[in-house]
Amino acid sequence: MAGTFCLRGLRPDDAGAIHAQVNDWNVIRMLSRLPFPYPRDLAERWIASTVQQAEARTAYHFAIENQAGAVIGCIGLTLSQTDGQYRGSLGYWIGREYWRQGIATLASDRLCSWAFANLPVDTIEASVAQDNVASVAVLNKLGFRQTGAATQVFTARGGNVSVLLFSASRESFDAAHESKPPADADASAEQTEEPRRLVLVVAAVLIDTNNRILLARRPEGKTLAGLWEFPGGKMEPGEAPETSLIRELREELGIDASRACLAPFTFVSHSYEKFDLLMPIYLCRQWQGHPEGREGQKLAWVEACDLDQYPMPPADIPVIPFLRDLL
Ligand SMILES: Nc1nc2c([nH]c(=O)n2[C@@H]2O[C@H](COP(=O)(O)OP(=O)(O)OP(=O)(O)O)[C@@H](O)[C@H]2O)c(=O)[nH]1
Repeated sequence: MAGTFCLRGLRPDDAGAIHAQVNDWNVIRMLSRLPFPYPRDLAERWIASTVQQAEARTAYHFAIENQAGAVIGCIGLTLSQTDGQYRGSLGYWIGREYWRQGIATLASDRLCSWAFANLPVDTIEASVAQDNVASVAVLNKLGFRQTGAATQVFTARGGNVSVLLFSASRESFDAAHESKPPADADASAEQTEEPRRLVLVVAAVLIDTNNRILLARRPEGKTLAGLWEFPGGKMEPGEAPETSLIRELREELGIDASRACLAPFTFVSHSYEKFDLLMPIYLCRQWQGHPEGREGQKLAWVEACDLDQYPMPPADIPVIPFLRDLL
């Protein structure tokens, strides 16, 4: 069992624990850039560099700490941007004593969820030595898919090693989480084909006196976390769309809108992997109160011409030109 652990920033006094665990042939042979033997001062310099990278927002490295306060591994994500596409590159190691407890899966899951929700990242990649069967299994479980193969210099092994290249999009990561069977699922239950669901969601384009639109960023833990959407939510059975929207705006943003201020604008219809979304969208220029993210979501007031700088759920993209025309 993996037990409880946390991810935290690296500290200079972690150098001893890191050195002791990485300076192990079985760990280091799976890491491409590290020499063997691994000198202690390299751990110190690496820790210092992780602090600088986090300040520059180019990479985020964490110590994996167990319940007893011991560092049992490290995990990190390095960011890059090409052609407007943001990518993260995932890397980790776990001390040999802590292998086969599911820690790499849990830590990678935690880091990827956080990254998709909070960093400008649309895709996370990883390259794994072909003989690193455990890491291949970790990535497959988390919704990564193999995209190719290459060779890479592994310093400790003294030359080129065949590696497998993996990549996860926000959608494949979400889908892997949604398809997990419940813990008490009856394995012997007859397999039945699930019918497609129609999900009714109602949303508002809130427009302020400067003609800016309010977007809310889907928080970590939700599907499509990190994407910017119009405030709103699922309609409950028997609820009128306007009633749902008034309720959602109060719950999510702490504002009061009246029925008379909700003007039907358009709707979106989109087929997601697991369901069909039908979403009426209302315009609203008047409400009581000051919108704040009551569910931990970040908010942004955005000019219509800047909407494409905020990654949105695919269902929302066709609405952008209508808003540009309107505002
Ligand atoms: N509120 C809102 N939801 C949207 C927008 N675009 C879009 O695809 N959706 C989808 O509509 C659903 C909204 O459900 P919700 O807001 O009640 O979200 P939720 O907490 O139930 O999310 P979850 O069921 O994915 O965890 C989500 O699947 C979301 O991805 C949008 O602009 N606003």
